[in-house]
Amino acid sequence: MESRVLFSSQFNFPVNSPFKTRETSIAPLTPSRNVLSFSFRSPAERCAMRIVPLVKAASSAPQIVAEVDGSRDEPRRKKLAVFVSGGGSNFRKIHEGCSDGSVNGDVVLLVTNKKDCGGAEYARSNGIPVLVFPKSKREPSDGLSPSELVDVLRKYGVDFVLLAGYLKLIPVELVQAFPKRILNIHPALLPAFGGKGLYGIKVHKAVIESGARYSGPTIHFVDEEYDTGRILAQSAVRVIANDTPEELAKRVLHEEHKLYVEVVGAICEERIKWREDGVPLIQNKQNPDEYY
Ligand SMILES: Nc1nc2c(c(=O)[nH]1)N[C@@H](CN(C=O)c1ccc(C(=O)N[C@@H](CCC(=O)O)C(=O)O)cc1)CN2
Ligand SMILES: NCC(=O)N[C@@H]1O[C@H](COP(=O)([O-])[O-])[C@@H](O)[C@H]1O
Repeated sequence: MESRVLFSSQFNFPVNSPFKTRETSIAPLTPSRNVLSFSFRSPAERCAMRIVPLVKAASSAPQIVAEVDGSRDEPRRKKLAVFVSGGGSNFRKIHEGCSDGSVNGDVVLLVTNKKDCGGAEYARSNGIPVLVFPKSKREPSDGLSPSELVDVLRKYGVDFVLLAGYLKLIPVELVQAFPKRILNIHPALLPAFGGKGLYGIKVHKAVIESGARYSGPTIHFVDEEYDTGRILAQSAVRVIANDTPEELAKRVLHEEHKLYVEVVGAICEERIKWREDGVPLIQNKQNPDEYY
C-alpha cells in the first residue's frame, strides 16, 4: 500500500514571531524588486499586499526569501525541454499535463542519447523536435556537443530542463547555463540509493536488499554530479516484504508520474521559493502561506 506523504515542513515560527499569526501588520512599501518575507493578514490584504523587507524572525527558523517584481499578472506559459533515454512514461505524463491544463507549459524539445527509444518515438508522433545528446560513439556525426546543446536550448527559449529517465551525465556547461532550472526525477528517496551506477531497476534492487521499509521518488535540482542537487520534492512508497524489484519499480513509477506533474505544475506557476539556507520549497497553490 503506497502512502502518499509529502514531507511537509511547515515553518513553526515562535509565538512572538511576526510571522506566527495572520494579524501581523505589514508595512506597505512601493513595489519594486525586493526581498519578500511571506506572511499575510488576510486574503484581502494579501491582494493589496506590498513588498515588505525581510524581517528576521526571533527564531532560528530559516526564512523564506524570494524576489518578486511586484507584478500580479498570471505567470507566462513556460517552455520545457525533456531529456529521456528510455520509454519516457514520465515525459508522456508531463506532455499530457501540458495538454489538460495541469501544467502551464509546453514541451518544445525532446533530447535523448538513444534516438530510437520510446520517448523519442512518442515525441516524433506528437510533433516535438528530437535532438541527440551526447554524440553517439557509433555515429559521431549524429548528436550535439555540450555548447551546441546549450545554444539550441537557448534558441528555443527553454525555461526549464526536465530529466526523466535520462541516463547520461549533464555537462557542467548546461548546469551553469541553466542555474536552478534543471530538474531530475530519481526512483528512490535521496540522498540514499543514488549516484553513479544506480539507475533504473538497479535502484530498486538496492532498496530491497537494504531492507528499507520505504522508498519513493525524489525530484531534485541538477548540479554537476549525479543525484547531489537540492531536493525539491519526495513521496513515500511502502516496500513490501516479498517485493520483487519489478513490483516495487511499478509502484514507485506510479508515484513518480503524480509527483512530477505536480512539481512541474508548480515550477511553471512560479511557486518555487528558496529558503535562506538554500532549501527549495513549493508554495501551496490553495494557501500561499503554506510551503512543503
Ligand atoms: N549532472 C547531472 N547529470 C545527471 C543527473 C544529475 O543529478 N546530475 N541525474 C541523472 C539521472 N540519474 C539518476 O537520477 C542517473 C542516471 C545514470 C546514472 C549512471 O550511472 N549512468 C551510467 C551510464 C548508463 C548508460 O549509459 O546506460 C554511467 O554514468 O556510468 C546515474 C544516475 C542524469 N544526469
Ligand atoms: N537515476 C535515474 C533513473 O533511474 N531514472 C528512472 O528511470 C525511469 C524512467 O522511466 P520512464 O522512461 O518511463 O519515465 C524512472 O523510474 C526514473 O525515476
